[in-house]
Amino acid sequence: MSTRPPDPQGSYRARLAQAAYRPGPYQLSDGTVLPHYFDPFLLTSDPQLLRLTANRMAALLPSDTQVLAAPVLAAVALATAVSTLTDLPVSYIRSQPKAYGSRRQLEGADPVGRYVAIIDDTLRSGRSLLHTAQLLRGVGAQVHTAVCVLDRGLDGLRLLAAAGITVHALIDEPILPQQAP
Ligand SMILES: O=P(O)(O)OC[C@H]1O[C@H](OP(=O)(O)OP(=O)(O)O)[C@H](O)[C@@H]1O
Ligand SMILES: O=C(O)c1cc(=O)[nH]c(=O)[nH]1
Repeated sequence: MSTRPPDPQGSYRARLAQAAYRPGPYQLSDGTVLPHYFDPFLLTSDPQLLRLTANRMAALLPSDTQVLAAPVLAAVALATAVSTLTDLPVSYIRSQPKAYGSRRQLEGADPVGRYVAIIDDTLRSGRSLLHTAQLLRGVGAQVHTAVCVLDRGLDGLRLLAAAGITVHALIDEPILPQQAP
């Protein structure tokens, strides 16, 4: 089950709707076209909204978290902002190993043998988070938690739960630009 901090006035939700919703069409990697969408880069490029978001994400982390993990791209800024509040180090996860230089897929903090919480912006099918969790588990990390900004209310929570991962989301559907005050 998803949990989130109290927000009686829905102020965070309204702020996010105002700042980070865009009219579509927006095509997803599976070909789905959204009529409107949440643009996480409008969140992470807004310092106040980023700080507000990072505070709320930090509050949802289990106390045994030792490392944050950030799949590219939008989650990198989110996780780094949470890191500055919690002093937790961050592992950055490329979509592919770098073809030169470090030749690494995982950069930054070493997740091996540590309790890792994945940070991400949007949960839809859950496939991206599951892929990230499998990569981390494959190198020996303990992954039981993810925290995202928006849960689209599709199958993501169920897919991750079946893999032993609890996803906490700051907000879920429905949320539309016209809901902003
Ligand atoms: O639950 P899912 O169906 O997997 O969808 C959600 C994922 O899709 C987006 O990633 P995208 O590849 O667009 O990444 P980016 O814009 O952050 O690079 C988003 O950042 C989530 O990671
Ligand atoms: O559902 C969305 O709004 C959404 C999904 C996604 O994969 N990426 C994005 O920027 N928005």
